[in-house]
Amino acid sequence: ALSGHRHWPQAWRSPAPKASYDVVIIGGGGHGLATAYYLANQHGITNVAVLEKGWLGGGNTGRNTTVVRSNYFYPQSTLFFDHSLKLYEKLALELNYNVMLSQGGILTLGHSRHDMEMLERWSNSLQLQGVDAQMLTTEQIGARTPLLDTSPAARYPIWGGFIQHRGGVARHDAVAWGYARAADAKGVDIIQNCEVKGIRTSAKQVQGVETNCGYIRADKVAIAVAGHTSVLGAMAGLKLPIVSQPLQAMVSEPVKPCLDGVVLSGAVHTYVSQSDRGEILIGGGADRYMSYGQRGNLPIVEETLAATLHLFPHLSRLKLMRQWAGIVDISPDRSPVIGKTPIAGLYLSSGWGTGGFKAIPAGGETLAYTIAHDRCHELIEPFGLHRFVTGALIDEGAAAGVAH
Ligand SMILES: Cc1cc2nc3c(=O)[nH]c(=O)nc-3n(C[C@H](O)[C@H](O)[C@H](O)COP(=O)(O)OP(=O)(O)OC[C@H]3O[C@@H](n4cnc5c(N)ncnc54)[C@H](O)[C@@H]3O)c2cc1C
Ligand SMILES: CSCC(=O)[O-]
Repeated sequence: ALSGHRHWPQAWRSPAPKASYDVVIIGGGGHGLATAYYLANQHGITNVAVLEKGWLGGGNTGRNTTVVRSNYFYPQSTLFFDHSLKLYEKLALELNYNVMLSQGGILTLGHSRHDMEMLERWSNSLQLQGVDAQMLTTEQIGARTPLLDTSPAARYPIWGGFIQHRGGVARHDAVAWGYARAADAKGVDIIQNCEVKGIRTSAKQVQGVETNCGYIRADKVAIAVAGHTSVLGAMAGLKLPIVSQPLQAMVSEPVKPCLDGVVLSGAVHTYVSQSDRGEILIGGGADRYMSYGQRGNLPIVEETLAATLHLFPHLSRLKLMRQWAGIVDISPDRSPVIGKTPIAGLYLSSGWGTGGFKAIPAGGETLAYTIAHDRCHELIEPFGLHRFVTGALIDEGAAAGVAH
């Protein structure tokens, strides 16, 4: 320290992969890392490897707009996502890592009588499930978020909205790094730059994975690769009901604090918050074509910014600083696809689409339970692959916040 050279303790080891593990998790994003952490912490299973082809959090977990909430519509979803939000509320303590949870509320706007009827129905459904939700008038919204144009002359007049006060944002990198450091401390091997190239099975039982670091044997393997779910599923001979599309986000130049919480308009198609660094963080709908490119296209940027300025005309003079995209794994009913697969010992965490960051704690905890017991955790039982056979879909497209 005297020489000015500070030695930062390595947050996690970078071991070479062993020849075999009890569990191999493919994907070093939030879901893979959380699953590894809960396997070690709640089930004492530590002979685990997380294999990440790039760097930790380099996928959607490090690219998202950080919204955490549980205001879904169906009880199965609300139960799961509210459990996740409750885990988020204790996460910094659990991981001894500041995940910078900021529950400034998530406000969903209504722009017509029909919008308001649907929002009232949605808000009532949440209250019946014991989840906080409150209808707000235009005046209350104007008082709470003065940056919004609440005048009746607005292009999309705000008729009111509903807020989940416990909703908000968390620091995405910190969630990945917090779980990585805690899992590593429990003995989990986190191996970056290790790409899985094949999944070996025999008689419908998983045997191990081929990687660019060699073959690794394991009787239990979990796929947690978001936008690459179909690619990994195909390696095991599975055709999964997942479509991969780019989802973009963008930030403005930083400005003084002017927006608390998250404002979302499904009708106008944007959701806006302000990062801790002062940038206005904006998200919108997914690009309308399948792609593995983490870029996205200009039309969505134009549409999303136009929608944002209808709601926040004062932002029109800001400069856009950065735009990026991730590859989201979208399921037919916009609900997760998580749990066991038709191959013994092969598990799946996918279908998180545009909204899996808020699900990381509960997704990891429930998948870890499912792997440890080889029995589906009750919270994720409704979200198994079987629903595409039975037809018992859980359509949360409307609660996804933005079209995709
Ligand atoms: C722009 C954008 C905004 C979003 N906003 C929100 C939001 O506000 N709130 C919310 O709840 N959700 C949001 N999401 C969704 C959320 O980010 C994701 O659902 C979530 O992060 C998925 O986590 P994951 O661990 O499954 O995937 P990822 O974080 O993508 O991790 C998967 C990892 O698997 C690795 N991988 C892939 N193939 C291989 C292979 N063959 N071998 C080894 N590793 C491999 C990848 O490199 C990647 O690191 C957003 C997503 C995007 C893109
Ligand atoms: C509105 S997109 C991110 C989310 O699901 O909260």
